[in-house]
Amino acid sequence: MIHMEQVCYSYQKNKTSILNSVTLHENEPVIGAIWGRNGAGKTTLMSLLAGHNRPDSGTIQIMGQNPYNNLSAQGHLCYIQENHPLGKSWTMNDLVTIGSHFHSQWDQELAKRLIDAFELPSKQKMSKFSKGMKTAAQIILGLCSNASVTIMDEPTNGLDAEKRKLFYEALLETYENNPRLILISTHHIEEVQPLCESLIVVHQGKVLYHRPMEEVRERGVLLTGLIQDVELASVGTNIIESARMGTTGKVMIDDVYSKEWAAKAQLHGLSIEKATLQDYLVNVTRKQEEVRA
Ligand SMILES: Nc1ncnc2c1ncn2[C@@H]1O[C@H](COP(=O)(O)OP(=O)(O)OP(=O)(O)O)[C@@H](O)[C@H]1O
Repeated sequence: MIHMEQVCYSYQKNKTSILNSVTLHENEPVIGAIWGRNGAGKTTLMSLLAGHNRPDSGTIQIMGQNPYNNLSAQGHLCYIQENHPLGKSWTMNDLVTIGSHFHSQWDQELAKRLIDAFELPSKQKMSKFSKGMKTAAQIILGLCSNASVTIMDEPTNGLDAEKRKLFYEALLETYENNPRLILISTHHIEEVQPLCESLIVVHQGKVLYHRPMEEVRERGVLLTGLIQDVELASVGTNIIESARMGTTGKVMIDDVYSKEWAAKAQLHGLSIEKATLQDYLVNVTRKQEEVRA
């Protein structure tokens, strides 16, 4: 479905590469999350996949075709940028007409239901929409396109909790009806992770991870207790965060949170918790920086 092979990209000629030899393959229909800290290169990666930019070197294929300047490849794609440039005078009615014109598998019934659910007026100009309403309009375009490869850059930006829930429900519904590749970049990884089968972590212009979500969501062991007990229990492990306060120590270990860890913590008189995925990923990327420094 998507193939990126050793792609390098810089916004200006002879300037430092923003993406450095990125290789990424996704052959199965999945919902995948793209996570990375600010400035990591997520948007750059997505815009290259969508054919909006041309790589300086390396190759990109979407459904077997180079997406750059290629109408045939664009027919398989729907790329929803953050702050998608929706026409100033467009209404939701126009968006639906344009969406159905560009996307051969357009889901008109879902579009109607989502316009109602997101409480969007059909005839009002979108330039008068609030931020959340514009985001909802973009979501409708992305989900109803039914494109074989749908890429959405921070699609929940500006949505309140209820509307985010609506989006997640609609995402699952449309994916179950028509499994395809849907990539979503997000800073709300805790919310999105239950829906995703795959996780791509972008860090400093590279794909640091591309793994099944189920493998990653189980990682991150937090131990707290007396410093010497914490140190004893964590000998030989990969510590990705540590903190001390008085005689108390706390570490996060890059390992699977398991029954074995629970038993070990009890043996050493320590308390144990599963780290949140967000904290785990922040620490994994920080640790990567320390290794490189
Ligand atoms: N149009 C541009 N011209 C020059 N540099 C750019 C441009 N767009 C992005 N960059 C730079 O490329 C790097 C990666 O930016 P990018 O927007 O891809 O990151 P991101 O992971 O999407 O970040 P965020 O989470 O903050 O949206 C940053 O250093 C940014 O300054």
